[in-house]
Amino acid sequence: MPPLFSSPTDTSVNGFFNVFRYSQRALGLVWETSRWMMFGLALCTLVAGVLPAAGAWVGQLIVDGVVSAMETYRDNSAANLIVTITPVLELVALEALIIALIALAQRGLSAQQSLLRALLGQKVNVMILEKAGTLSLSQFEDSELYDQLTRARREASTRPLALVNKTFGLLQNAISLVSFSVLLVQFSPWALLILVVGALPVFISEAKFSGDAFRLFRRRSPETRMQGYLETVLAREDSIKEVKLFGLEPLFLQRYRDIFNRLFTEDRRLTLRREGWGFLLGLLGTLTFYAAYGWVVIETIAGTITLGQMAMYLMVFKQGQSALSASLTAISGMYEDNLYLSNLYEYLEQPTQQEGGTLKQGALPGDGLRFEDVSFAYPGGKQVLQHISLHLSPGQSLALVGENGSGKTTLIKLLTRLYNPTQGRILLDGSDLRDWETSALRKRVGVIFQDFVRYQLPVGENLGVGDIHAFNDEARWQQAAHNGMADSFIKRMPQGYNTQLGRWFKDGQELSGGQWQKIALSRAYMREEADILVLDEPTAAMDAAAEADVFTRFRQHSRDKMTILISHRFSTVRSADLILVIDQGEIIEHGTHEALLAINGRYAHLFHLQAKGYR
Ligand SMILES: Nc1ncnc2c1ncn2[C@@H]1O[C@H](COP(=O)(O)OP(=O)(O)OP(=O)(O)O)[C@@H](O)[C@H]1O
Repeated sequence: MPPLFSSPTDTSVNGFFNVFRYSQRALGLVWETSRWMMFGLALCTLVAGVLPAAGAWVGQLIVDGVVSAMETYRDNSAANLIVTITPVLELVALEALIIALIALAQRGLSAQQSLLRALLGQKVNVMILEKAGTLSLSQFEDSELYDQLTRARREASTRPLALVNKTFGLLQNAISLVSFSVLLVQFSPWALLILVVGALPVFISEAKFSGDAFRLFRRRSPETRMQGYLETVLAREDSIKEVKLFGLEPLFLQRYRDIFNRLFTEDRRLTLRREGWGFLLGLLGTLTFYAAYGWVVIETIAGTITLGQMAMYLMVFKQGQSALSASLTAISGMYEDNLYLSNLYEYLEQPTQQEGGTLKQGALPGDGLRFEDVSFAYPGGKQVLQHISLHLSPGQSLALVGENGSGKTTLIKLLTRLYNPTQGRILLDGSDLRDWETSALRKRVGVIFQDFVRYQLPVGENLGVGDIHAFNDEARWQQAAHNGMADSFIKRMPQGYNTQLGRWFKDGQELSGGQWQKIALSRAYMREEADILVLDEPTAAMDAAAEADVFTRFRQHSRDKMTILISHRFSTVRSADLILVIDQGEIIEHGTHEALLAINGRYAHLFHLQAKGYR
């Protein structure tokens, strides 16, 4: 059995208290979000905390006032009725005022809470997304971090407010409790002790089960993510085509159900245990209340206290008991919220990798690109690139050829500094990429990856993303679309450059694979300042005429630039100044098309194989 009090990292009783360290940060968040509402919450809390005891006290005065008025009236029927009952009626009015004020304070609390919920949810979501923007690609590919991000997004945006609400709720109940205690101690200090002892067991069981619930949530987040993934596959237009044709619905749906059933079994067990123990231990509280009830009744009959005092003590005991158990439940709830927040802050405090240096210009401008004995392995993976050396000068074109998985795209990821080499170095204009300022480096490079993004945005913006400084610049869109050969079909679309693309939003138009590729190509042309252009299989979905056109234009536009082309089509590769044949991460042949044919190696073999296919 897990220890009673434990945080994910600390299993001692200390860990239980340690876990409250995030309460302060949650309060800080609310403070930053809205100071006025924080003050408002504090004020309403104070009012809602103090007034119930005042109400109980006035209640006692009313009962005693009624009893004494009845006696006066019985003893002296000639007494002035108005004079006798006016003080009691005044007390009734005061009680009504107190109740109205409590209602006002509670409304104030709930209004501010719901406004804060929206503001705080937005703030935390923005924090999560901003952090996501600073993570490196390899951090994104780390499934543990991804789990943390998903958990944070799913839960943590509501938790800070929950924590703050509970903190204020606790404060309110604590104030009520103190004021009730002041009244109750006058009856007997023992009554106070009975009150506390009756509520403790429920609290301990709640705290234990909150910890269990959190550990369960944390442990199974991979399964929850799988569930989310299956939902996406089964209900998104980009996968539904294949799911339908292969008849995958029953299979995936069954898997989805199985995961749910497994999770639900655990949930049910925990819920039943939590509620069962809650009920049993709660009985203890009921028992103590009725014991105290009996005691107060006996004291009243014995004449030690008045009828009004009896009514007050019973009310105070009852309300004190519920305030105490609400406080203890709030504490164990805060413990649970803190555990969830610990996940949020663990994510937010992920170290971001050093984002490069400060160079805006290389030590040898015009030197071009050099790979010096570069090797690379993905985190936790085997070596993917080995001892790669190459030099590309401005105006030169390079083509990479190799089997699937040989490491071509990886080489581009290194060149764009999405990853750093594990060995060796890459130089641009004589300076290590790691010393370049990231934005200066990225400005120099225009890339389209095979898996470019099909943004569900208007056509123009789909081009504009290529250069955020010209995101809305229609003249630049048109120029880029012209270079990327997308202008002719864009002009035919219903709203031209403002036509929504994709099927997610109203009036969205879907494009063909080749048309999307032309959009991606045009996007690369948006980067006017880039002098390194990289095309990773840019024409795989295009027809032969379009492909030939693309390369004619590509050569025209990149005359003084460095170009890197990855392609499985030798017709597009053959004109490159330098062709590298990569096999299992190593360069096995290099040279021009003619030179490579002359050595009659792997390149020549693959070239002839493809040529034969066309004959
Ligand atoms: N993000 C990643 N994490 C771990 N391994 C990866 C990752 N991406 C690729 N790999 C592995 O690195 C190797 C090289 O992949 P890469 O994508 O560079 O090949 P490629 O030559 O571009 O292939 P293709 O012609 O199919 O596009 C493969 O064995 C692949 O499994």
